[in-house]
Amino acid sequence: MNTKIRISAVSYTNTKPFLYGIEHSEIINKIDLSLDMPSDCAQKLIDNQVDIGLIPVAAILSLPKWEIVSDYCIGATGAVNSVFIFSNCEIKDIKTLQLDPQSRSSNNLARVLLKNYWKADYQMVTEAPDYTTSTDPNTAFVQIGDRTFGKKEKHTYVYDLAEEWQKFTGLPFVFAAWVANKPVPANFMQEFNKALKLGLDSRAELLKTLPQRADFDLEDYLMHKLDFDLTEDKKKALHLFHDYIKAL
Ligand SMILES: C=C(O[C@@H]1C=C(C(=O)O)C=C[C@H]1O)C(=O)O
Repeated sequence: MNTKIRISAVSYTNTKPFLYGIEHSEIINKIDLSLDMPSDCAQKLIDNQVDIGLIPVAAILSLPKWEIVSDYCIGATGAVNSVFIFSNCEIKDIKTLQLDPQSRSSNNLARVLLKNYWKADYQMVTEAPDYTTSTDPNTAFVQIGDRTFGKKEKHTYVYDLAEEWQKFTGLPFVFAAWVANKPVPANFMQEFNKALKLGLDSRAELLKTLPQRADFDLEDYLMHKLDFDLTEDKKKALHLFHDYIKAL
């Protein structure tokens, strides 16, 4: 009988500290781990294909039952450097926003900020054939994760969404949290969280194993831009974000 806890985690660099901790702990033998793009982490938890997911917090609103089971998350206090709107014009002048199909949180964050902070009047496109290339002068697109590395210098108008959220609300932001769709034994969660902490504490070791890139500062990203503690302020931000999404 397979009694392993099924877990879906994000397949991006931002999750590598957590994976390092899991792979260097006994817990690896007690779980079935899959790595997925964030939208699939969410869908697997919604469809009950997994018990725990590192899911975009926006997708929590699609779960009938949920519980945040970890004190760690994927968040940022100020700029995160991997969640952007890249635009062909000033953000308040956009007419079209193309969404990132791999995202749930950042697509919604872009919509929340465009409505409440930038007060822009625009159309949203979810299935643009190639959402990252448009020569239209009033089109912008959302992009998240490793695919944004090195792109900041390639676009004229660049908005870091965690930084813009902080300007708007004064709060940090949480993009993804470890969420369960059913009760999970407390001793398992304790052990899992210990593994996550080990990974965060081992980031210097992890960095030695990652290929360096000339166009992106991985060390700054993993040590400073990403902020993995699910603090009270981040929980406050999460609830506020949910309220804004419901009002869209
Ligand atoms: C900081 C990031 O956070 C993420 C953004 C997510 C989203 O927009 O739905 C989900 C998970 C995280 O990977 C990133 O991917 O760059």
